[in-house]
Amino acid sequence: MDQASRRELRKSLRKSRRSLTLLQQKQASRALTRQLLKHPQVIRSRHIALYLANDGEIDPAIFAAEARRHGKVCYLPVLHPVLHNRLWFVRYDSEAELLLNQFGIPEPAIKRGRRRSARALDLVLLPLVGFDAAGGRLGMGGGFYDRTFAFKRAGTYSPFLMGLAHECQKVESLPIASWDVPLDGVVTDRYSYRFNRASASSTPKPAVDRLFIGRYRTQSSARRFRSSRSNG
Ligand SMILES: Nc1nc2c(c(=O)[nH]1)N(C=O)[C@@H](CNc1ccc(C(=O)N[C@@H](CCC(=O)O)C(=O)O)cc1)CN2
Ligand SMILES: Nc1ncnc2c1ncn2[C@@H]1O[C@H](COP(=O)(O)OP(=O)(O)OP(=O)(O)O)[C@@H](O)[C@H]1O
Repeated sequence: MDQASRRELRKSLRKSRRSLTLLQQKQASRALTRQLLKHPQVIRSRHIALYLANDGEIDPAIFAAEARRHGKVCYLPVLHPVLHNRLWFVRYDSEAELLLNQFGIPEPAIKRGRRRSARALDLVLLPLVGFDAAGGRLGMGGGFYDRTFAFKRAGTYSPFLMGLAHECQKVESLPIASWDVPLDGVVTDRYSYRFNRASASSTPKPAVDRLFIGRYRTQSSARRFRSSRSNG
């Protein structure tokens, strides 16, 4: 896929997520929250990055409130003031002072002691424009997440990169660029998808090797996880 068709695809997917009604957005956000709260990767994570929904993105706000009630610490991406197209993560709680960034998206003011490095997050919930069955992600086109999490290509398991999307953002297949950091999973309003650990290999693998494991029953794995924790 060339740059022009990538742009076209981005445009049409953005349009379809923006065309969801307010009611559909609210229902999607509630359904997403239910999926996330029973997800084993969410249950085991304490430091979680998410985002403030923009441009029809599925909204993790209800989840954020629930997560805090469960003792999780939430963070928001902040455009790095110096490093080109990179993100910082700043704590998102009732004390966060929000300012608009250059794209008109609110982000917390950078304050000492409220930042957490990308490597020290347990789970990152990424906004996306499109995703495919191999963990490929099409974003807004700035390469912010790819640059910030480029260290994952060298074989780190953490943080877990989980894309959030409306089911209508799933596409057949996306081309992989050398800089792309594959997602470890995607959660939509309907399903949880999990991809294999190609990102743990030291050399990026072609799409065919990124085996699609598919939908899985988060309920039972969540139960397993809880019982294995209480046993140990
Ligand atoms: N909610 C949310 N927050 C996020 C992201 C995101 O995708 N969603 N980002 C993920 O990377 C970063 C910001 N990246 C963005 C990149 C482009 C545009 C955007 O609207 N571009 C306009 C034109 C931009 C301009 O005015 O210069 C456009 O394409 O229409 C928005 C966010 C960090 N925060
Ligand atoms: N690790 C990196 N090092 C250098 N350049 C990079 C890196 N990652 C991405 N880029 C550059 O960023 C540009 C945008 O990348 P891409 O179209 O994949 O963004 P995206 O994943 O859709 O956006 P985002 O992550 O911001 O939502 C590309 O042209 C690429 O050259």
